Amino acid sequence: IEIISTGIAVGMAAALTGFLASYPNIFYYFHECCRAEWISFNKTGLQADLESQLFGQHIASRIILKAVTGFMNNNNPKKPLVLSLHGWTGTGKNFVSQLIADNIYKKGMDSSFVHIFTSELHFPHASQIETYKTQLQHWIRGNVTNCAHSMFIFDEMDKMHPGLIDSIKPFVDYYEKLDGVSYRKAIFIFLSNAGGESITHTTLDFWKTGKDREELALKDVEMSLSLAVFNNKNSGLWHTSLIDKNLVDFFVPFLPLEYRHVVQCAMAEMEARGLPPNPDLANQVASELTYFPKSDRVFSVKGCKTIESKLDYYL
Ligand SMILES: Nc1ncnc2c1ncn2[C@@H]1O[C@H](COP(=O)(O)OP(=O)(O)OP(=O)(O)O)[C@@H](O)[C@H]1O
Repeated sequence: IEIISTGIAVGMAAALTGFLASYPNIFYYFHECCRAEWISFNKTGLQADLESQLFGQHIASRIILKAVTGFMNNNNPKKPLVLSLHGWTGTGKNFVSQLIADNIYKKGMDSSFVHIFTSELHFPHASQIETYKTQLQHWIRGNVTNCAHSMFIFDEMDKMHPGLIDSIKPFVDYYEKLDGVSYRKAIFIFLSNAGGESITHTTLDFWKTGKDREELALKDVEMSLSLAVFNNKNSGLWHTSLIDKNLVDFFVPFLPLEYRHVVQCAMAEMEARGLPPNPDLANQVASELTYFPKSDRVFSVKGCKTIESKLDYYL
């Protein structure tokens, strides 16, 4: 019996190998790999997601759609795409990275070609900076060798050691190849709260004029953002070679969220859970949050961050 079952197993394995050799695409169909079946940019999808799911971020929405579309439609980019997203906590920086990933990789954030680093989790000890540098460079090189269309997200960039930021520089520069590897099709996304306060000041001043928030333009926040990021020794990005050499393609400001956006987040969360829309509940959840400045109570202190748990409480 043992001989027969071993024979059957060997036979099946041989048949499977033969089958995969004849129909290799079947293998790629089931197993994620660096091919168009798994990686292809959906501009319409990204546009629709940004319009319907990202609330209160008209400036970020526009820049991201243009930047990602331009890059993904260019067959011969001269450097990887580098986006630096800035803003107050809970305003959608991680969320937007997810929307980008969803519209490039079939498996979205679960794709093995999307890599997330968080300063405090992956690089916690300043004393081990040299080890982190080697590991990080090794990781980036290995993954881009495996798939040119890799995406690297660095969260809490403002808490990252400037030396470590500098170690990324060769990969995001204009080199055609480094040790035989081209990094030009990769995407790097940096997330940070640096500049969040100055973006908030500008948005508050604008709010006080009584104008429509949508009229706030990139040029209105650009100056305060760049001053806060580049001239602030605590911003992490301060005086790094990424800034000095102009290697960041787009600085993207995220505006602080107002009460009405928090209501939208609560409604979206209900929909995501398959619950019937309940504006009263959404208002109740939104009014539980804290708003600032104290005098006007305009912006949510935590953005949309605690909506999920607040909703759990009421359900
Ligand atoms: N502008 C927004 N539109 C829609 N949903 C949002 C928005 N901002 C935040 N959210 C919701 O709140 C959750 C938390 O937001 P997210 O993690 O993107 O914030 P963040 O800006 O990255 O914050 P932090 O700086 O603290 O990391 C998201 O998963 C999303 O569900």
